[in-house]
Amino acid sequence: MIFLLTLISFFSGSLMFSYWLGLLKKKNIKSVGDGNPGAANLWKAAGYKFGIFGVLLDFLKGYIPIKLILKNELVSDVQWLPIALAPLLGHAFSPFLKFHGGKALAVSFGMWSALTSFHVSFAYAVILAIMFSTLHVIKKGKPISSEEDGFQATLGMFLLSFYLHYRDFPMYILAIWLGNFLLFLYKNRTGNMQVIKNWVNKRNRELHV
Ligand SMILES: O=P(O)(O)OC[C@H](O)CO
Repeated sequence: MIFLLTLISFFSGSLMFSYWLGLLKKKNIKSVGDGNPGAANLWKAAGYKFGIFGVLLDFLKGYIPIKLILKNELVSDVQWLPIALAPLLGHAFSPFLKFHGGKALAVSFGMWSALTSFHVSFAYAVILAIMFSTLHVIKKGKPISSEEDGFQATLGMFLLSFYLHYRDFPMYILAIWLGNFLLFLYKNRTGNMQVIKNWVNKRNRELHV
């Protein structure tokens, strides 16, 4: 039963809606921006209407399977670990894209929204909004790169752990968080290293002026 539900959730996550919506507009979003087959590049390639639709569908493919399983009380506590992470892994390693999927931000929001009735996804959104505004001020309005976006998503996910701990979320939720965090670390590894390298170089230049 757990295996079947994990498989269904994985399949749902593996549906690459943003990528397919791009193809509808004759755009390959894997060759746009940072090449991530997610809604941000769909937005860039096909405009805001397609972008919003992409965000919504990528959100729902995480939300719907988890909500249905939760509603029907099919699993409990620790059994949630593989099932909740499955849509994220489906998006990140989609068989429809030869296992080269996306960064799994939108689908993570969907999964957390269903699993915790929007509680955790709202907290994560607040953390990201604070980080985004802070970075905007630091960069004095200059555009934020996709590497910085990915770095914020990873750091924001890390900071979310303090909130989960503070609000006494159960162990299985912390385990799901850990899986989500490790996935973000992996999927953003190149961009994160680039952001850290740029920051260290900038600090060195400032120290030697
Ligand atoms: O993480 P993805 O693949 O859902 O894509 C996320 C959006 O493009 C926003 O960065």
